[in-house]
Amino acid sequence: WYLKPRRPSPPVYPGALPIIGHAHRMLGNVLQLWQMEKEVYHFCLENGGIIEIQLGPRSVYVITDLDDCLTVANTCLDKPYIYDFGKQLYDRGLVTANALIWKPQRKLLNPAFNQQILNTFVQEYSLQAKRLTTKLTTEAGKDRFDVVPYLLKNVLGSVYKTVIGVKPNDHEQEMTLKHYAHATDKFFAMIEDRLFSVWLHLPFIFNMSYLKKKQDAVVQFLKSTTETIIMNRKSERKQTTYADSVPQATSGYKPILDLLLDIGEKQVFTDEEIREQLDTIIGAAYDSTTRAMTFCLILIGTYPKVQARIQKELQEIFDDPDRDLTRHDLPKLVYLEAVLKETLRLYPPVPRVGKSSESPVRLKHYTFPAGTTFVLSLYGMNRHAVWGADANEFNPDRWLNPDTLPDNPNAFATFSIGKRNCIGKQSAMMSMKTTLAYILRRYSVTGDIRNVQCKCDLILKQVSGHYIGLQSRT
Ligand code: HEM
Repeated sequence: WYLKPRRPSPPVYPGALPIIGHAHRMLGNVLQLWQMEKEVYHFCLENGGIIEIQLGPRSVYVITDLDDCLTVANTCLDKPYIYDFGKQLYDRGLVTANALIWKPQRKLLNPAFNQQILNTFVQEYSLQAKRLTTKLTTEAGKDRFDVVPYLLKNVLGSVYKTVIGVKPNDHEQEMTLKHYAHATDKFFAMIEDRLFSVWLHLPFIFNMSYLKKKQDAVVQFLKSTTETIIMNRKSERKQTTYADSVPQATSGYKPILDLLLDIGEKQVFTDEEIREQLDTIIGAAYDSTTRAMTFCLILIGTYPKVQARIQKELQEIFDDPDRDLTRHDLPKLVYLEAVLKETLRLYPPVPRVGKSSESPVRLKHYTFPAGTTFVLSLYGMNRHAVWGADANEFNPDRWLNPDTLPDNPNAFATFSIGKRNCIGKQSAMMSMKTTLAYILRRYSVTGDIRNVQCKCDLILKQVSGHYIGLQSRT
């Protein structure tokens, strides 16, 4: 046994203890946890691009090597057990579904996110962004403030309109959705609690816990809210023609709920599946987009020259300061897009994704058996050596010239890579560009990224707000 050749295995991250492995490193406050996670990713980058972490009896392989990440992303379409923590609400939704269920569902959902449909959403993104800039007047000229609640409301407004199709001035539904947003936050916080309490990973302990009781109540509320929305929408569709029932239809867009109900009428989706997909899309969209825009505003506030260039670009595109942004303006916002992408590269809202292998996986230097758990470090890929010596620096200019970008298209991994990447990537970019353009046309931003402390539960976020100040430009 001793002399038998062993299959080569990746280096183990230092600090593993007998029996518990690296589990003791998961103790500490949220700041320490993200710090330690970053250290793991940098260690991986410096030690061949794949390392082993031991969580009690389980081995998890962290990868930053771009080719190995792509192999895993395309061959391991299942998710590890940690994703099951969200299944009580999302179940067959795209993020948590197992590979067999995911494949046909993704095929059906792809058309709902095609460019033509997204183009019809821009008017709504514009409307929401305009409202946001008006609300921000109360903060202009004052000290630094917390922009997150403002952006959150803006993102939720856009998501609810484009995904569910909330009617204008439907205050009752708006209130319900406000409660829905709070409940989603609570649900995420509970998943986070379970994630960092290793003993609660065991279903039989979790099922007896107080956390499970609390989670049941929140999930019940979330499910019933979305079910009622779907039921009401279905009966509206029966009673009226589409154009009569959805006032926004005049602006030319059909909310994703209606697209799913169209598919459902062909008996492909059950109401429960539609509910799971809607809850998933809303959950996946709102915090990631909010936090990305917050990081972007802080960075713009930190670099006055970058801000001046954005404002020059905006002035050239919008000669009339009151003109509304249309979809034709979005491709012209070249520098703003470079700044946004550079923000997303350095501060990816989802810094890692988990993958689980259904069959043996052969990577460049190692082969793994079926059932292996991998973590693709999107944070690490975004700072890989292929980005050059300034990989850790904020340099939006790199996006303006293809020669200064890595040849490997998977080096920018913020929206994940491979077949199971983010379905909402385009809509996220379009809505964020629209919102940032409105804010920066009206305000100058001050901020300092060096003051920002980060934590990471499911999403990478600022620990607290009060990181930016706004001054009116008029
Ligand atoms: C800055 C904003 C966003 C970022 C950084 C982001 C990032 C990601 C990442 C990394 C994944 C893979 C997750 C995993 O495998 O665990 C993902 C999946 C997903 N995202 Fe996004 N996302 C963003 C915005 C959105 C928006 C706006 C929507 C919807 C409108 C959306 C819907 C989804 C869905 C449904 C999935 C699951 C895809 C699948 O497994 O087929 N995301 N996103």
